[in-house]
Amino acid sequence: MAAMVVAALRRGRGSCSSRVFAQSFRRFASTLVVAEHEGGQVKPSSLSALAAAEAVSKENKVSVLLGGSGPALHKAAEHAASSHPLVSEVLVADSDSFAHPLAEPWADLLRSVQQKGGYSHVIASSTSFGKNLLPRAAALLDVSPVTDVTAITEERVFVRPIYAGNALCTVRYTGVDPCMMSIRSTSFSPTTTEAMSETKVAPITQVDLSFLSEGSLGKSTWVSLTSQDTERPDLANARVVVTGGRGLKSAENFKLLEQLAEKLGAAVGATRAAVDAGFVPNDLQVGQTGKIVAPELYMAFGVSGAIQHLAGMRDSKVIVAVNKDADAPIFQVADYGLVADLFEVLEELLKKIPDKK
Ligand SMILES: Cc1cc2nc3c(=O)[nH]c(=O)nc-3n(C[C@H](O)[C@H](O)[C@H](O)COP(=O)(O)OP(=O)(O)OC[C@H]3O[C@@H](n4cnc5c(N)ncnc54)[C@H](O)[C@@H]3O)c2cc1C
Repeated sequence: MAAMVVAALRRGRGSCSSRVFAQSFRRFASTLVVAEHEGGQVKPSSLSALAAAEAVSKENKVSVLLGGSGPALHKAAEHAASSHPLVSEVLVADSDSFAHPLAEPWADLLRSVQQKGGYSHVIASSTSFGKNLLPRAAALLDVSPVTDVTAITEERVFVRPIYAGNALCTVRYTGVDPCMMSIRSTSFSPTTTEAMSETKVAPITQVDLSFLSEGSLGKSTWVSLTSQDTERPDLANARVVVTGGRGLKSAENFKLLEQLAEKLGAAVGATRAAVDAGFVPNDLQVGQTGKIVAPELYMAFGVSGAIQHLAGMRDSKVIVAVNKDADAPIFQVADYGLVADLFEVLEELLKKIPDKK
């Protein structure tokens, strides 16, 4: 992969000398991790953001920000308090205003917490929520965020993909604090529970919400959440993903992939062409404008391998592709390729793979 060095993002306000002065007196990094939670647990993508905070500095003082309301929030706060050895405090914003991932109130919250805490770094995961929140909060704080970070080489030097993942760019952040970034969770492995010391539990503090006003809610309102009632793993974190492309030909045929996913304990993914054709909803889309995945096994059926699709799955550990066109670009990234009719292959796989117990 080509590597490029790109310096100078956005110069902060104030003179260069005052910036150098301020930074030379900051001995340790202090990071605010904006965490998401579900069912009383910090989401795996946010645990990856904690791993990224460790990559910023082993001596990083990490605060975790959680928002929402009710018992699930407090359970998640307890989980966060013992989720990583570097976590020094958990900040809880207990209000219905943060119960849903609406960027407006969350950006206000982030600004307020940053202004009080003076963190050197703010990290969120590149989820739909993180991608929505970070630029808005960065604008309020008058800094430029660095997005989709895949590696951290120094406290302010990051690697991120460009040109739909075809090149990696090394970026030095030269702006004022905070250095805000979104990270690709597939690039930072969360700390395992075994690696955690049992005694380390960070204190939990309530955030002062006096900054909240009617204006904080902005123009957006929460309507509803539609989610599929399925036992299958979340696409972004699944160990195995089976993806279908336009070659599946219909929503009905996608059910074959769902049966395979059921047997393998896998998540189902799709190309944009399959989503646009109405075969599956768009939250299954993998790629540049969909989800970024890096499972241990990625199986692609009837997927041509367009550059925008590869951008979302090329980091998978093992890639298997089935396509009837031997020249399909997907075979250039596949570890195992089968030139065959996908329907014949699926039928055989469904027959031979036993049901999951
Ligand atoms: C700005 C932008 C962003 C985009 N973002 C994304 C994105 O996030 N994700 C994404 O996926 N795409 C994205 N796209 C679209 C992308 O360019 C491709 O159009 C899309 O990925 C193609 O999907 P496909 O492989 O399913 O369809 P096709 O390219 O039509 O390929 C279908 C494949 O199925 C094979 N096939 C057909 N029948 C069979 C059969 N019976 N057995 C075996 N093989 C069969 C064919 O040989 C063919 O290779 C984006 C495009 C743009 C411009």
